[in-house]
Amino acid sequence: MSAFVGKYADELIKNAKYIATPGKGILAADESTGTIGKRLSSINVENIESNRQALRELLFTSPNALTYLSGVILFEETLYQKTSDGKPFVEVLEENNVIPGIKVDKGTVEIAGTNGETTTQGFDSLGARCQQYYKAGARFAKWRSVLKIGPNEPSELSIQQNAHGLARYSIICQENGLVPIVEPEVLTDGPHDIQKCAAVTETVIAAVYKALNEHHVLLEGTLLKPNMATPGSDSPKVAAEVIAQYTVTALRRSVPPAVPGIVFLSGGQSEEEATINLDAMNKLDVLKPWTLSFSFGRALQQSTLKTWAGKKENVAKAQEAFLSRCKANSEATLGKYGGGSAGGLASESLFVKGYKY
Ligand SMILES: O=P(O)(O)OC[C@H]1O[C@](O)(COP(=O)(O)O)[C@@H](O)[C@@H]1O
Repeated sequence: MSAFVGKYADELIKNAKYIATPGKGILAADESTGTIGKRLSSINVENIESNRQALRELLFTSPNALTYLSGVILFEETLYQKTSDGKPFVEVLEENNVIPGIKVDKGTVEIAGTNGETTTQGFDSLGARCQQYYKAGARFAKWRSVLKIGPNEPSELSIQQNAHGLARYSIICQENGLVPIVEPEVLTDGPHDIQKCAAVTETVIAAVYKALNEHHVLLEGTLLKPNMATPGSDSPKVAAEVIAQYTVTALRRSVPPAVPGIVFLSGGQSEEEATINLDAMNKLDVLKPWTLSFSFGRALQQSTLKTWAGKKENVAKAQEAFLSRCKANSEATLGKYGGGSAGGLASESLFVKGYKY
């Protein structure tokens, strides 16, 4: 079994390596129209295209913030949008050495006969869509699989379905020049302890890499976007050092060193929590053959969103909040975050029980 080597191999390896540059990470601004609607309604802003454009413009034109980013994940609508001065967002990102990425999945559907487990859709004309996105400037993609912890979950069926879905998506991306971000998210909902979350995360990721191998995916041209190992949402919290220990152990046991970078999702953690946990992982004194960085959605945008509140006069202040989170997370990728960049807003938990994206 050898990995796929197509015409894009060198480019895939180069771009994946660049995105994993220590000190930089990814802004996940790829909320689908439904998900962004929930974010906007939390600040009483209507979910219409001009408001979605305004939020994305605020983020992408934030002074200095882009120096801490190597990639931004976009939703299809945003890939083709422009600033109010008429400059394509893709150009704004490229000028700042930030690689544009694109969400290519089409959300989840329930797997029949399971206790609410899901598989991810989006294979219809995926290759053709990847080609179009490449032409529009995208160089990486994202596909999110969701698994849950329950008395009998995740089931073997859901682990296998999601692993093979991620592998099939990955190879289609690579055939069309996009670095696939492989995202098997184990949800935090439940009363389980951190040991359980770490064990499930390790098993799920191991199955994902077995499937990537079977589908001939070139690992050097991929990135992994996992959850951190944490106690379930109905269990007492533990220290960042404990989260770091369990998470890095699970990853060391399951992620091959050929993968250049692991970029965490924030999964409802507060902005400050997510940064401190990432920092603790990078402070751990064990061999980590990949960069450990961020691909946060909520944990990069929450205080920015609240500060903005949909008002033009708040844009500059909101951009300061965004800069401060980008800088804090950049420091955390180097294990050099001292803490304290958080105002009250950044410490608010973003977890919503049974949250449907
Ligand atoms: O269901 P959607 O709209 O794809 O949104 C899922 C969101 O979850 C993420 O994968 C991770 O985001 P968080 O860091 O907020 O958990 C984002 O990239 C994405 O915007």
